[in-house]
Amino acid sequence: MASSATLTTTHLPTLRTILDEWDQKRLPTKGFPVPLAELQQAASKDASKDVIVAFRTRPPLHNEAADKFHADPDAKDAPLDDQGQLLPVEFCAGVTMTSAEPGVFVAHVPGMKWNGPTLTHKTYEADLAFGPDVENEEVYQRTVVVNDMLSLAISGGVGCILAYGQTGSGKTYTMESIEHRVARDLFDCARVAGKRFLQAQDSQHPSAGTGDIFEFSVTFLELMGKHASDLLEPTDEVDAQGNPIRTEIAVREDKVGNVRPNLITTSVRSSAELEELINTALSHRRTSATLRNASSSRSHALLTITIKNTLLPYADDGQLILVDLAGSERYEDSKDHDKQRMGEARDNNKSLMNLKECVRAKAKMAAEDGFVHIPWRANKLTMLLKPIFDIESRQPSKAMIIAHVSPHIQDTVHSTNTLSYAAPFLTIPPKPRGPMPYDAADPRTWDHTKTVEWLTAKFTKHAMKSRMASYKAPAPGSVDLGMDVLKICPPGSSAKYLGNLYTPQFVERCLEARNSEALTRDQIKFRALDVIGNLFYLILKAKTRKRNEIMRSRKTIAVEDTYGDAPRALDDDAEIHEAQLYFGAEWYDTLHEVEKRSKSVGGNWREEFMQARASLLEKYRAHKAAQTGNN
Ligand SMILES: Nc1ncnc2c1ncn2[C@@H]1O[C@H](COP(=O)(O)OP(=O)(O)OP(=O)(O)O)[C@@H](O)[C@H]1O
Repeated sequence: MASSATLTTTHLPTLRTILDEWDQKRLPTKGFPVPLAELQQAASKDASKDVIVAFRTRPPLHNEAADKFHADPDAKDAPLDDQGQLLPVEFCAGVTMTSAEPGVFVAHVPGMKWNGPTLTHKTYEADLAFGPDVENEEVYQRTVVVNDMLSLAISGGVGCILAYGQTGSGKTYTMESIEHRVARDLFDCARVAGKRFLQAQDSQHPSAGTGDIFEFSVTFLELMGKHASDLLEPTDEVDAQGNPIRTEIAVREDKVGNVRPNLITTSVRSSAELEELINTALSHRRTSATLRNASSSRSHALLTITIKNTLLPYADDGQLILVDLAGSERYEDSKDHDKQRMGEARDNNKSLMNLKECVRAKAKMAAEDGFVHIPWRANKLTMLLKPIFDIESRQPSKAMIIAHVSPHIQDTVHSTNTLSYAAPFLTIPPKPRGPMPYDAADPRTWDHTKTVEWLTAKFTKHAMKSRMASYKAPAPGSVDLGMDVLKICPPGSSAKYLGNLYTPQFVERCLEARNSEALTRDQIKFRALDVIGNLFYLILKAKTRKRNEIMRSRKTIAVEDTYGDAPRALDDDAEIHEAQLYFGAEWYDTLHEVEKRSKSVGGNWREEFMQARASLLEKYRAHKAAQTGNN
């Protein structure tokens, strides 16, 4: 039987006509509201978004359509020339970008009815969309730069960029370009931040002129199926398929809950050194032939740059995690793989599904400012991304996912799969609500007066401790704090705002608020770190108290309250993951339709949803059984 890509190719002339008609009727494409040249001057982005979603499609490559897709020569309407030979296949678009920001892609899904081929146009939304003509530099500027990902990592936060998509859709092309540009800009950005910090400290530090106060180290991990290895480990050994053999690296939580695989950690001191390291690691990345792309990447590659502020040795290190995900494959693509490769594809797809649950939960949590369980322990990939998923982490974090789709109409089914994977991450910023009711144990509810009181008490405690150490009887109130608390928390500000500052920003503020020689700058730094640590701790405790309440009553909580509209997050079952991949967008569309219809007539939507899911699963089992029978 001809595959759907072959069928699509056979009917290309008709599909192209339908597409042209649609194209003529649609509204003109909306470009970016701010041109690239003016981006630097534009107001910075809404910093409240924790998850940013972008779509990207690439141009068709030279002769790609002709080489990759073939019509069915036996079909009665096969496109033939005068000699009866099949005509070479020409490119036909499978996706159209209709708006750049907010991003909108329309996927053109071919179908077949009794009276001939049809085309359905499905719309998907994201924060940003990049069409085939957009250069890598613009993608980098509008994603990494505009969203301040480098500053976030330099300030002790965690920034994570993920490239997702079908094999051959352009993930590596995007990710490598981002890695090289990060190498180009990171050190300049750090020097600017370092100089600012030293200015606040007003010190005679030897680095005052250069701002060189950060240390950078790099690791590069590859996760292939369940097997993690170190891409920086040199090796000459290869297996039967010619793949390099590297030591297996354990991925697990240590006693204090950190996930720190034992990888080669290389210090880098300049753009050139970072660039060289990236090139070495990339050349080590394994590839293997699949049906889609002769040199496709079968693994997730995680480049982690850790940034230490040497003047704040107790503060958390910042991290930038750049992830080139393995190609998402549908069952059809992996059926020619050997057993080992099939297993890897299954594990990769499972990890991608788990990643989806985690990103979606993170996006939902940020949008609602409440607690949502993030199942990051379920998989090695998400364990490695713990810093962005662990709600107990004190570090601010941001995740960006760039979903890539092929430009060809023959790949539209894959494309809808990819777009419906990423589109649910798009969240609307939280609706403005009234202030949270006052809770003495939750700093997020404190007003300015209460915050100043608390800060004064904390700094007084420190001052009294050091006076006691020098045998001078302290009297609260008469203690010189060495800094002006109202400068740390000026009118209009409150603990909630301070809790959103990066640790170095809070320390900078305290250094600027110094108003007497009674304290050295190092003493201020130490106290500031302790006080902001205390504040973060109280906020975290307040958040986790809410979590514990939810966890305790979990049995009575409908799943949709914590995960979204439908009970999909409990899909830990491997078979369901496989079925989701097999059906692609159809899985979500069908279930969404059932839910919508049932809700509109006041039915028991949960029951109907589960029934619909069970019947999809049955269909998948039948398909699998048929495949096994055929083999
Ligand atoms: N925006 C683009 N402009 C021009 N060429 C591109 C673009 N994106 C990708 N390509 C080209 O398309 C081909 C496939 O891209 P790439 O290897 O990045 O895909 P991939 O999604 O990483 O695939 P895999 O999962 O197999 O690694 C490459 O030859 C790449 O150079």
